[in-house]
Amino acid sequence: MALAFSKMHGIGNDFVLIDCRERPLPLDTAAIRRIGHRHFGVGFDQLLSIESSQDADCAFAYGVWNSDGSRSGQCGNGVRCVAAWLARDGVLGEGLVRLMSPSGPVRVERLADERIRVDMGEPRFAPAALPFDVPHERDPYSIDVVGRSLKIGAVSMGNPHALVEVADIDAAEVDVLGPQVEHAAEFPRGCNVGFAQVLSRSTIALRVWERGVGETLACGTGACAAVAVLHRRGLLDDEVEVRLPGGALEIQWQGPGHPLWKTGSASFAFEGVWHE
Ligand SMILES: N[C@H](CCC[C@H](N)C(=O)O)C(=O)O
Repeated sequence: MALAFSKMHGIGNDFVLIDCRERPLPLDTAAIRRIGHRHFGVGFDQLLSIESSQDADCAFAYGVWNSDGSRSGQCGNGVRCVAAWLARDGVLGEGLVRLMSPSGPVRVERLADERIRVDMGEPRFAPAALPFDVPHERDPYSIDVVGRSLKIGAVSMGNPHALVEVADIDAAEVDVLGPQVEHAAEFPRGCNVGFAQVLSRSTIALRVWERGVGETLACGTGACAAVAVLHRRGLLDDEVEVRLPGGALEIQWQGPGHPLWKTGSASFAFEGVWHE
């Protein structure tokens, strides 16, 4: 089989995109893992399928797989790359365009400066939305990891996120705490784990241990999740710059009852053909 793909990234969070508008993704979990391998394959954080939409209100749909082959309900950096890919193909349309993600519709818009603006929907704090097995919603939660009681925030952006506030982003124990929280019993489907340092009311630094991948250079839904948790704690204004190792994203959120908007770049790296 020869499978054409596009290699893209959103501030260093990298993706393989496959055009599945005419036929379903011809890959099983093992094949996805082979393509995602950094040495034996192409390598990616996520694989994204571009699909025709079954929903009359959505122009297209997309699917999301992590490099370990697991599926996700959302990919914030990835949807910007899907939008840029469709725009390059001349089929995105002008203004706000609805795309169907695995966790429901989002709206995208290509700006004059080529960045992509996305309506990521409303953050959902109810534990069942993640899912997060705790008796009731609260903030912060305390979970036991490596014999310690860790305070976290929890929110869904269509995929599950835990958020740990830190005083020094460079000293955050991402590699130790990330996998422990990702695989904690309270998260039956795992979760992404963000580590955030509040720098001002309009700036945070963030690192993310991604479910099914490990630490990535950026995580779009992670940036949304961090702002949602910290804004609800009263620590942030409505417009925030999120500084990740791979670059910065702009997040706008007016609080509960409002959609959360994310703006950032989408970059093409190369086109290729996978043979197996
Ligand atoms: N690892 C995530 C999916 C990708 C999220 C990230 N790459 C983004 O930009 O939102 C999960 O399993 O929920």
